[in-house]
Amino acid sequence: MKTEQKSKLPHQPSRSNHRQQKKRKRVNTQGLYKRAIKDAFIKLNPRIMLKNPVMFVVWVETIITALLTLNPALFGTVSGENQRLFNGLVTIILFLTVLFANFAEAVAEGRGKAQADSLRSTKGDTIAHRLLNGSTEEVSSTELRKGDRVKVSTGEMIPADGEVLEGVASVDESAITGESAPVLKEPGSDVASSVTGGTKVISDELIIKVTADPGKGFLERMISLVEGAERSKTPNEIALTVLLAVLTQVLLVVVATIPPIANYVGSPVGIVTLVALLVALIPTTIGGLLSAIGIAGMDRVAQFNVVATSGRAVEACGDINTLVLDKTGTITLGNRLAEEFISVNGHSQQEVAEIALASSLFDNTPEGKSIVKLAKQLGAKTDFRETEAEGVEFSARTRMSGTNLPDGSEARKGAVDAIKGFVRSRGGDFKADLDHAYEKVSRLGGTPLAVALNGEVYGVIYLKDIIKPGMRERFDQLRRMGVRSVMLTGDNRITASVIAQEAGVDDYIAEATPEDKIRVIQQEQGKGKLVAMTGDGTNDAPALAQANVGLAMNSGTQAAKEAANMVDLDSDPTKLIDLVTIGKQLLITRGALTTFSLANDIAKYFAIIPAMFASLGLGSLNLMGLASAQSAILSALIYNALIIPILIPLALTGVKFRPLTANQLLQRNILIYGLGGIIAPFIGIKLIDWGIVAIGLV
Ligand SMILES: Nc1ncnc2c1ncn2[C@@H]1O[C@H](COP(=O)(O)OP(=O)(O)OP(=O)(O)O)[C@@H](O)[C@H]1O
Ligand SMILES: [K+]
Ligand SMILES: [Mg+2]
Repeated sequence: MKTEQKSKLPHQPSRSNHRQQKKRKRVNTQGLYKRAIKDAFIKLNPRIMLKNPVMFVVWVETIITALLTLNPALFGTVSGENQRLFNGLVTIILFLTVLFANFAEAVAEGRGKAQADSLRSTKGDTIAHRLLNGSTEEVSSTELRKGDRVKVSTGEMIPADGEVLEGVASVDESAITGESAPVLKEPGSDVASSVTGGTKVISDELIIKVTADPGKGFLERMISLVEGAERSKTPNEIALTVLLAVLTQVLLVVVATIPPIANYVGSPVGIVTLVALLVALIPTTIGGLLSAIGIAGMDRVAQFNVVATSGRAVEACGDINTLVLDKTGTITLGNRLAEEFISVNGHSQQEVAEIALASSLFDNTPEGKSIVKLAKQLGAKTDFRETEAEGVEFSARTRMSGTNLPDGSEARKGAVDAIKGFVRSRGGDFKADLDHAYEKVSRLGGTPLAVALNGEVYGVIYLKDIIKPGMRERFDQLRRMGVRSVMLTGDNRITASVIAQEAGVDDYIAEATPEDKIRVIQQEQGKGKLVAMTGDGTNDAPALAQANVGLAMNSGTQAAKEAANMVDLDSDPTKLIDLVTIGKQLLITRGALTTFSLANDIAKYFAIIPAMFASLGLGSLNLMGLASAQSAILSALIYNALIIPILIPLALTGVKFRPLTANQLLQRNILIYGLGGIIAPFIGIKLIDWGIVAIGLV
């Protein structure tokens, strides 16, 4: 739960992140399209096509019309003069429809593949210096196993994921995070000690314990993720695919009932016309774009420098009802620095500074270091030998830290009620001025730490923290999307309420222990809510696993990263807010294009049916006034094919997103994509019909 890295990593405003990402993600678009065209052909393999039932039907029909082009009388149909040309044109258009759909998916996958290639190029085999009781041996990084110890010196690549055992060094993690500023790594602290294979030591030397077997490291996992190897359909996507397949079957039956009726009324229809009708009616637009929409959603997350372990995780972001955030480092800047020592109980400020210093000598947290700094500035010194003293580490459970001095005294600092408990247990007591100081600091939104030596309280340290700019707007935005925010903090009630009020979260829980985090998540889930949370510590891991969306910080511990289903490479916990937006946008894009696709098909029906029965003198049904039966069918099919590539950009970037509730969004979508979907084909098909007549195609 401690957020040590924050004082070490330069604070990265998200604007510069975006610039960074742009630079890193700029892929050769020409190469990307070339590759996508090639992949579109590879995807014609029937076994791959089967995964997409709607397009599979189109593919089968393409083969049927191709056969009918070669031999128009294959199924005994009577053929007109132009039958072969017409059949050939239909075949080409259907083939292009399939190809466009494959292309959409291939383009969506392309960025991930390019990114995977560049990640792979950073990997390669490296020579590792493995330590074996005193001596070192050179081995290939692929021979390393969990538990091995290796030495990595300046300029060398870290050969595997691991924990720092010894040494302090700066590491260039840009291969993974895209961030060029080096990161300080050192042993001990929960988060600064984890290193990733493929990153580079740029100064000094580290001794590392390997924590991942070869091929199982973070970089390899990332490669297979961005490449889509582990991409499986999400539950929503499966549901929609099934729905589209059922709809296709129903329409197949409907179209199959046409020939007997047509024969009965004395206006027989050819097979190619029926095929055309079926293709026009089945939801080819959404069928062709569905998987691209999902892949693009994951890619948008990747562009935010977040690695998602599955499309399911990205989608889950869009369904989140409750967002659980911690205070320090997420809502506030997190570099809580000692601002002031307030003396109580008749002590002097100098005395408070001295006990504060003594209690912080072994405290490696940013808070601890800043206390040492302020105390020394005030001229505080210790009068014992540090080597003979013993540190008592901070833990989120005890909410205290300190030092056992050589003479047997105990210097402690920590949350005020924790210190009160400590003082009482040592037979001491405290006066009202402790509570005054505590309240004064808390009302400023600061964290008060009481300082005590044995049974006596000396004063209060004011740790100042600042709410990140723009938090209120972000929580407002979330509220408009129907997402409730809950702040969980180990800090006291007053501080928590002040920060909660100022930041504009909906609810807060103060004095929370690590167990409380997981309990809050379970409670929310018990009410049927989907919960997201961020965290970085090992003690966050259970809660990250329990949450529907767990976002771990890349700077966090291995345990946290493994438990979470997303890892933020920039270690910016507020990104969860952006992820909710991306997830919602993904769901909305899918909904909008489904609406558009179905609405389109209704319009196409009006183009083809009148044309089919033109010989019956149903001219009045020919609402669009299309030139001929054949041109009507070709126009509808050309429109049907072209709409797929036209909508690829929208499928990839997502529909424009506004923070509205689900209901408002639904209304808006039905209006734009439903109504637009009915009107667009009338215009499009009419224009194409004109064109066909103009060039005298049929
Ligand atoms: N280095 C430290 N030494 C002693 N006490 C500390 C130290 N750091 C924090 N504390 C006290 O322990 C409490 C709990 O810390 P913890 O990290 O669990 O929560 P937090 O950082 O205050 O809040 P959040 O959970 O929002 O990050 C703090 O509110 C503070 O009172
Ligand atoms: K269609
Ligand atoms: Mg904390």
